[in-house]
Amino acid sequence: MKGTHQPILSLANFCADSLSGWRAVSDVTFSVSANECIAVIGPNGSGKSSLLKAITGEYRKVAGELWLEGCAEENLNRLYRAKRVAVVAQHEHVDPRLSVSEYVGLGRVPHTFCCTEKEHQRAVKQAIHDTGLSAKENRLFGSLSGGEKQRASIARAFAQEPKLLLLDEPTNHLDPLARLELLDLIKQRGIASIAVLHDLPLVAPFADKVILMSGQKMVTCASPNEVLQDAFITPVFGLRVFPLSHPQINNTVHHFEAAPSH
Ligand SMILES: Nc1ncnc2c1ncn2[C@@H]1O[C@H](COP(=O)(O)OP(=O)(O)OP(=O)(O)O)[C@@H](O)[C@H]1O
Repeated sequence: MKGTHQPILSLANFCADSLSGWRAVSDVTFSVSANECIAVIGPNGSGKSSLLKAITGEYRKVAGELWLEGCAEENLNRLYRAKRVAVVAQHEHVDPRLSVSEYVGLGRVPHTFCCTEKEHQRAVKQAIHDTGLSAKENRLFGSLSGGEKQRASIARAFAQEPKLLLLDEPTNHLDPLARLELLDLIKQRGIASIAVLHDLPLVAPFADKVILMSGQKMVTCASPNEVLQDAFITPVFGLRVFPLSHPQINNTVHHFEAAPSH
C-alpha cells in the first residue's frame, strides 16, 4: 500500500546554495516512497529545476536534512547516489552517433564493477523493450524523432535500475498522446519518481503528491486535489482552477483559466 514504505528520499527544512553562494532552494520538506510519483509544479523560474539539482547534489546543502535510502546527505558519495538516482534532464547532450542500445547502456555505468556483462545486457534489453524501442535499438540516436529521443532517455534511466527517478519536463516536445503514454510508462514502472511538469491537467492523473514551487521556495507538498485549488494556484500561477467530475471514471479532472485580475 502506498505511503507505508520506508521513504526512498526525505528532505526536512532543506535549503541549498549554488557554488557561488546563490540560494537555489529553501524551505523544502517532503518524502517520496517506492511506487510514489511526485509532480513538481510552478511558473517559469520558480525553482523547479533547482530543486532537482539540489537533490542530485549539484547544489550544496546549507541547512536542513536530506536522506537517501536512510543515508544522510553528508555521508553520500557520488557512486552511492549514481546507483540509486537516475536523472532525465531537460537538455541532454548526446553524441548522435551512438546507437540506441549504446546510449541506453550508459545507464549501466554506475554498476560497471558490480554486475556481469550478461546482467548489463539484460537490463539494457529490458529497458529498451519496456519503452517500446526494440525495433529501433540499432538506430543512431541522432536519427530518432524528438519523442523517440525522450523515450530513449527514459530507457537509459530505467537501465540504471534506480530507486529514484528525477525527470525535468519529460513531456516537452511530445504530442498529446505521447505525453499521456510517457507519464503512464513512468507510473507503471513503480519507481519513486519526481517529475517537473508544466502541463497542469496532466498532474492529477500522474501524481500521488504535488510540490508547488514559487520564488525558489516550496509553498506546499500535498495531494493533487489539495494543491490544485484556487487558494494555492491563483497566487502562484494567476490561474483559476475548475475541478470537474470525469463522466466515466470516478476521478476529478482539473480545468484552468486565467484569473480575472491577470
Ligand atoms: N546559479 C545561479 N545563480 C543565480 N540565479 C540562478 C542560478 N541558477 C538559476 N538561477 C535562477 O533561478 C531561477 C529558478 O531557476 P530554475 O531553473 O530552477 O527555474 P524553473 O522553475 O525550473 O524554471 P523553468 O520552468 O523556466 O524551467 C531562475 O530565475 C534562474 O535564472
